[in-house]
Amino acid sequence: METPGNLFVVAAPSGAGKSSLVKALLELDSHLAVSISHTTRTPRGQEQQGREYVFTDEATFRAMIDRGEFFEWALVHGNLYGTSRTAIEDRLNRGEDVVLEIDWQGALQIKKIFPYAVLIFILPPSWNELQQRLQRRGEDQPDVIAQRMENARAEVAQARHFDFVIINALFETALFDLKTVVHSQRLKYAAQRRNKSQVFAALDLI
Ligand SMILES: Nc1ncnc2c1ncn2[C@@H]1O[C@H](COP(=O)(O)OP(=O)(O)OP(=O)(O)O)[C@@H](O)[C@H]1O
Ligand SMILES: Nc1nc2c(ncn2[C@@H]2O[C@H](COP(=O)(O)O)[C@@H](O)[C@H]2O)c(=O)[nH]1
Repeated sequence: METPGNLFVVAAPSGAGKSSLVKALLELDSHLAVSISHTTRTPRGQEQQGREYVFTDEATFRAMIDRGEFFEWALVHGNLYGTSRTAIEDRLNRGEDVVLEIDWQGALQIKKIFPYAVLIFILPPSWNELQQRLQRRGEDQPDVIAQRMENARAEVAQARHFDFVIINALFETALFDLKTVVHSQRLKYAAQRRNKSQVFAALDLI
C-alpha cells in the first residue's frame, strides 16, 4: 500500500490570517492541496460554491453527519463546518500532502483519527490588530466581528494543544515559519519511514 501523505492542520482565531498564509503557501508549494470544507454559513462577497467552501443547508449537513461522511465537524461562530471524507481521503491515500484550514475543535478531532497530523496554530500579534484585520477585511458585520473577537479568547487558549505556534505579525516572516514547519515535518516523516527517495524528494519540495 502507498505510504499516506502528510496532513497539516492550520487553525487560528478568525482574522489572524490563516487563509492568507495557506493561500500564499499553496502558491509556493505544488505538492500541497487544501481541503475544501462544507459549511452552513452563507457565502461572502467573492466566495464561490466549491472553491472556498461547499455551501450547504443545515438539513443536508446534518444528514451527512448521520451518514458518517465527515472526518470532523464543529459548530463555529454559530455555523456548522466540516471536513468530508471525500475531501482528503483519496489524496492522502495516493501519498499526497493535504492542508486543512479548520478550527481548534476540528483540529483535535483530526489528531485523534490521524495521530501523525501536524497541528499548527496561528496567533495574531495582538487583540487590537486582530480586530483591525477583521474590520479591514470588510466582509463581516460589526455584530459578527464582535462575536468572533469574543470567541477568539477561548480559541487562543487552545494553542497549547498544537504542535507548532506561529505569530503572524509580519506576513512574510509568518509565511517563512509556516514553510519551514511543513518542510521539516516532511523530512522528519520521510526519515522515520526510512524512505530514502522521499527524503531526497522532500529536499526539493519547497
Ligand atoms: N501579517 C498580516 N499583516 C496584516 N494583515 C494581514 C496579515 N495577515 C493577514 N492579514 C489580513 O487580515 C485579514 C484576515 O486574514 P484572513 O482572511 O487570512 O484570516 P483568517 O484567519 O483566514 O480568518 P477566517 O477564519 O475568518 O477565515 C485579511 O484582510 C488579510 O489580508
Ligand atoms: N472544524 C472545522 N472548522 C472549520 C472548517 N472550515 C472552516 N473552519 C473554521 O471556521 C471558522 C470560520 O471560518 P469563516 O470562513 O466563516 O471565517 C474558521 O476558524 C475556520 O478555520 C471545517 O471544515 N471544520
